[in-house]
Amino acid sequence: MNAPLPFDREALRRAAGEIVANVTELAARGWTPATSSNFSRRIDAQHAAITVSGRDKGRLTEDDIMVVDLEGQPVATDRKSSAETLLHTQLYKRFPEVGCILHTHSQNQTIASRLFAGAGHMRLDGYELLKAFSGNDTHEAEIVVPVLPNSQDMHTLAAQVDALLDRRPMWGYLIDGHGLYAWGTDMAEARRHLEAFEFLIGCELELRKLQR
Ligand SMILES: CSCCC(=O)C(=O)COP(=O)(O)O
Ligand SMILES: [Zn+2]
Repeated sequence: MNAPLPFDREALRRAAGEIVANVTELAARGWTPATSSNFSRRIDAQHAAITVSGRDKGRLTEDDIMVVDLEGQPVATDRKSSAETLLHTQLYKRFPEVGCILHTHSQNQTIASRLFAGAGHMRLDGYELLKAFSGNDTHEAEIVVPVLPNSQDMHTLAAQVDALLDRRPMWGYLIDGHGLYAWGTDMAEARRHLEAFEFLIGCELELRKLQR
């Protein structure tokens, strides 16, 4: 008889279904080119459901979702989770309230990460859509989006994210030449944050073109 799983199968099934349904929509917007991007959903205090590494996100199925513990180790499978798993699990470990993490590679995100890499951040201020970010209720606010140098060493990237989080609360960050991480307490909030980042980053890029 197989040993019982250390997580609830029904919770995994629900999380996998939610990830596939939402990622299919995000892929249809062109935000997950060439097998890029990865997505996860907390399933309990010690486990998260996350996309398997290397999958085409426009053709994702529930079989492409696996479970990792919060140290980033696969659970009850020998499949390889996202290469960026540690960037997900570090947030689940640090913030018990975080329930969903979305990482995309849209063209806006990638271009802005290059443009603002030197400054180390980009500023979003004066927009009504800033109210899409939880905890903000006015356009008279400023959201600073950090831009981290890219690295293939996830421990290095995770340490830099932790240092940023020690300084200020945030709902997302950019990685230079790479893409955006956004998160929330659940899929709806994470998607709202992701869409607000994407739209406002696009506004800033367009404004720069018009101001030339
Ligand atoms: C082809 S994109 C390079 C990897 C990457 O940045 C990404 O977001 C997808 O990696 P994963 O291991 O999650 O497939
Ligand atoms: Zn990536």
